[in-house]
Amino acid sequence: MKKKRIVIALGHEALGSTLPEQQKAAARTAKAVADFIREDYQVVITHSNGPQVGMIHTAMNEFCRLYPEYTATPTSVCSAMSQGYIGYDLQNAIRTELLNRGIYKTVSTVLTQVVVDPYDEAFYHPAKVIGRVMTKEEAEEEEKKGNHVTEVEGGYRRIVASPKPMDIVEIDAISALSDADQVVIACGGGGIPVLAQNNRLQGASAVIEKDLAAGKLAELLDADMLVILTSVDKVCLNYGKEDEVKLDTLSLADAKKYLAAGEFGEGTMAPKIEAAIDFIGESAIRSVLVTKLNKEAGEITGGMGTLIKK
Ligand SMILES: Nc1ncnc2c1ncn2[C@@H]1O[C@H](COP(=O)(O)OP(=O)(O)O)[C@@H](O)[C@H]1O
Ligand SMILES: NC(=O)OP(=O)(O)O
Repeated sequence: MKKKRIVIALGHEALGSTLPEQQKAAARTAKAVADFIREDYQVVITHSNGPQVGMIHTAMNEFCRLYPEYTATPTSVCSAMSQGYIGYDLQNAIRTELLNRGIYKTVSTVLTQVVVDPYDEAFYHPAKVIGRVMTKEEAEEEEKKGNHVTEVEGGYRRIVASPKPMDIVEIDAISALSDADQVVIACGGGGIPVLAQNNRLQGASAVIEKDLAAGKLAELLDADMLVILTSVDKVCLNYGKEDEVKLDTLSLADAKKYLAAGEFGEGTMAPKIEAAIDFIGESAIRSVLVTKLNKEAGEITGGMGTLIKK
C-alpha cells in the first residue's frame, strides 16, 4: 500500500506564547495531530516559533548583561534553542496522545538547518516580527543594541530578516524517519537559517517564515498534502470587510491572481498562499489545506477549511 505523506504546519494557536501556555496548547494540538497518524499516512510536523525565539533571545541577552563573561547569543542559536524547546513539548504531547490511543510510534524532533542565500534582499530589509510587545523605552534599548524594532498595536516588537528557504540540510534524515513510519518534527520555526560556505554551515542572523519552510519541506519530501493549521477556518477574499467571502476551494491560478492583488495579509496569510503555490507547482496531485486548529475540541473544524489545488 502506497502511503500518503502529509506535512502539517502548526501556527501560533497551536503553541501559545509562554511556557505554561505552550504545554497546555501542545496537549490540545497533539489531539488534532494524532487524528492524522493513521496506517496509510506518513506525518511530518513543522511549527512556528516567533514568540519563543524572541523570548529566548531576550533571556540570553539579559543573561549576558548580568554576567559579562558570557557572549551574546546569535539569532541562529536562539532558533536552534526554540526548535529544541518546542519540539520537546510537542513530541512528548504527541507521544502521550498516541499511547492514550494504543498507538506506539517514536516521535522525534530533528534539529533542522535551512540554507538561505547570503544575497537575499531580506537581509537588507528586516520585516519578520518576533518576540513580545515592548514599551517605547524597551524598544529604544533594543535599537541601541543594534536590533531593529517596528511599531505594532500596543507598542513595539523586534523585527529580523526573513530570507527565503533554499534547501534543507537534514532532509534525508527526515525522509528516512518518515519512511520508517516514525512521526517527525522538523524545520521548526522555519529551520535554523544557515549560509553554506564550502563544507561549512554558518548560522545566519534571521528567522525564516515557517510557512515557506513548510512548503519547501513538503516539496523536498515529495508530500501529497500540506496541511496548514492556523487561527482562521478558511482563506478569505475581502478579509475582515463586510463583503468577506470564505473560500472552500481555491485553484492555483486564482491563488496567484489574488496574491498579486494583495488579498492576503503580509506575513500572515500571504506566506501560506506563497508556500501553497511553490509546493503545488505543476503537480496535479499535490494539495494544500488551510484550516483552523480547534483548540478546545482538539479537532480540525468542520468544512475542512480551504483546499488549494491545481
Ligand atoms: N485573506 C485572508 N484570509 C484569512 N485570513 C487572513 C487573510 N489575510 C490575513 N489573514 C490573517 O492571517 C492570520 C493567520 O496567519 P498567522 O497569524 O501568521 O497565523 P499562524 O501563526 O497560524 O501561521 C489570521 O488570523 C488572519 O488574521
Ligand atoms: N518562524 C516563524 O515563521 O514563526 P511565526 O509563525 O511564529 O512567525
